Amino acid sequence: MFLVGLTGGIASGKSSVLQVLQQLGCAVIDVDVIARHVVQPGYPAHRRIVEAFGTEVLLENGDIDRKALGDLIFNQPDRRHLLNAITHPEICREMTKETFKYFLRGYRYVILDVPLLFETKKLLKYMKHTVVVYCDRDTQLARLMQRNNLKQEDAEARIKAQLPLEDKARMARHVLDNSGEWSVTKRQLDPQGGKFLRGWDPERMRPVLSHPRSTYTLNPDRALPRADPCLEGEKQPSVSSYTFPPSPGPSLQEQAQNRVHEGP
Ligand SMILES: CC(C)(COP(=O)(O)OP(=O)(O)OC[C@H]1O[C@@H](n2cnc3c(N)ncnc32)[C@H](O)[C@@H]1O)[C@@H](O)C(=O)NCCC(=O)NCCS
Ligand SMILES: Nc1ncnc2c1ncn2[C@@H]1O[C@H](COP(=O)(O)OP(=O)(O)OP(=O)(O)O)[C@@H](O)[C@H]1O
Repeated sequence: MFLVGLTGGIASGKSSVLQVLQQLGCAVIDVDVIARHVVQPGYPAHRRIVEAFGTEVLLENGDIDRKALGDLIFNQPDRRHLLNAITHPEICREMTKETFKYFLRGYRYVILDVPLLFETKKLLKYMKHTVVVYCDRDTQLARLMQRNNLKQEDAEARIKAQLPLEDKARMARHVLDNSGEWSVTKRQLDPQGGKFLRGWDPERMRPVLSHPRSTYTLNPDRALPRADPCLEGEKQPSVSSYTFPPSPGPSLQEQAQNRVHEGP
């Protein structure tokens, strides 16, 4: 199995791109969704956030007040590092579980939207490809202010909390420019002729089963096809026509993204 690290700057368009990839049938994991999941009341990270930041970062119903916590951490690097130290190990554990679920379902590629991929660097060594969703600084600022209803100085603080997007674009293997109209970006993801990745064909990112042929020699009628683990390889039959392994149901990502995301 191969991992594709999708990253970018705040509000550069990662989630919008990820949603299209999901609609095309790719296995996707949005780390921001996981980050929201692991700080729910009752989870260890929730308790540790309250211990570290006090009850002023809680809403009346006990949920984390994301606006209040964001205002604190985006303006104070030491508090941001503290929040990262609390949440990142939990996020990483959950992300590994979600990736493994896709592995069990026969996917050869999983696309991970990791906003801080180049800041933390920890996951870089596991990525077969890295893709930066880029947009120019003015566009990023305008989209962030509009989406989050932020004043310019607050939006600038959020942008400054990350590496400059130009630097990330230099570090990535592929860059998807999302500075212009959404239709232009979407064209780059088109299954026919889109330039998202070299040899881009979402069909090849769909599941196949990879089992040694010998496992099934007792009953040749039930033999499963062997996987070709390469993007440029032959197309494989879909996993949906086989009964093993059983599907563990929709992933955390699928449940969350079906519920919340509406696209640009
Ligand atoms: C600070 C929080 C409460 C703000 O919540 P909010 O709902 O306003 O934003 P959301 O979670 O949707 O994040 C939006 C974007 O902010 C940026 N961002 C989030 N956390 C950080 C951080 N610690 N450092 C730099 N940028 C960050 C990312 O680009 C992310 O995509 C939240 O982002 C959080 O809990 N962050 C810590 C976990 C984390 O590092 N998440 C990023 C992915 S690992
Ligand atoms: N090409 C585009 N044209 C116009 N609006 C866009 C375009 N791409 C994204 N947007 C809008 O910009 C905002 C940011 O996009 P999106 O949420 O996908 O970014 P993101 O990188 O996932 O953000 P974050 O880092 O905060 O999670 C959203 O309101 C989205 O609808």
